[in-house]
Amino acid sequence: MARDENGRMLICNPTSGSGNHVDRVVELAGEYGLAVRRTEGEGHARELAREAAPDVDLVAAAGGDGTINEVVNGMAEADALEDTTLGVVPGGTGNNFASNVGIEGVEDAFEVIDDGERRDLDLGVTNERAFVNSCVCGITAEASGATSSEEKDRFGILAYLLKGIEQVSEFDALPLRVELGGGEGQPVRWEGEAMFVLVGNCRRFTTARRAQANVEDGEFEVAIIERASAADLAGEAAFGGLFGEDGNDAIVRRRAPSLSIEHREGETVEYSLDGEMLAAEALELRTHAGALSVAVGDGYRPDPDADDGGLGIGAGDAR
Ligand SMILES: Nc1ncnc2c1ncn2[C@@H]1O[C@H](COP(=O)(O)OP(=O)(O)OP(=O)(O)O)[C@@H](O)[C@H]1O
Repeated sequence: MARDENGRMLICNPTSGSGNHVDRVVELAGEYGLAVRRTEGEGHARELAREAAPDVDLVAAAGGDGTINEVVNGMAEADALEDTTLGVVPGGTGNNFASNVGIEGVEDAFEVIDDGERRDLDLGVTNERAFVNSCVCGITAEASGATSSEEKDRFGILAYLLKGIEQVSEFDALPLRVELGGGEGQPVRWEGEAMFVLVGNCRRFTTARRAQANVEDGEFEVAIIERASAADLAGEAAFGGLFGEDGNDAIVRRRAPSLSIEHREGETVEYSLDGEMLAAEALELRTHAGALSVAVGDGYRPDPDADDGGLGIGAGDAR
């Protein structure tokens, strides 16, 4: 198929969230001229994106963060990131990435796909897979599976951490070596017993409902949660203390464009990349600055900490 500069494709996960977004999404896709493909199971969104991305101008993902993750991986595998924009239609439970890029709902998503601003956002890359929002080390597949939609909706990725702590009476911390590097100066090495290592690309780890990180700075926001007793961390109030504004001794926060995480005794550790599980003994992570073109909503602010809201007028990196 020849490349169609105006071609737009929508990949819809009919099982994301409660699934009640699907009819409206398909209807709007028809109105806006997007061809629709429905996923049939794990890995299918990735496959569809890989096939479609080289031939179209935009690939939209309708679903939750897991669907977006698969679509982006498919685009990357097709080597199509330079020429193809990602559109985001929120249809999942948490829709963390969608809200971080200013998409306010299904109707808004199609308007943004049609003529919203295009920004070049950082992409997180690991050994074998890319991620848009976060990579979390220490969440088990069991904890991920046992987390309810309601909990995910309320706490986002932190819901998995709460569940992980709930599931064990005395949580076994992981003997890890974390090396942060890639920036100016010497790499920083941390060794110890960690319960979780949280690596945010488009999201940071606070209790705020909206927890967007600067995703155009070429850096991750890294939080290492050091060993603490399960009793100290259990419950929402303790979590508020841990991730709240006042900081906490059990948490080490750093920014870095790249890092490695390794189990000191060579055991396999489970990771959650945008909510999708991956197991590895050692993981290398780095940001690909500005590698992912995304159609963003009016409410998107590149720098959430800037006084002007980070409008970045004249920044010249929109496309
Ligand atoms: N047709 C299908 N049937 C069953 N599972 C599917 C299907 N298509 C995709 N999946 C699975 O859906 C998962 C992705 O779900 P997604 O993250 O989009 O929704 P969610 O979990 O409801 O939302 P969120 O991530 O926002 O909490 C992937 O693990 C994928 O394997």
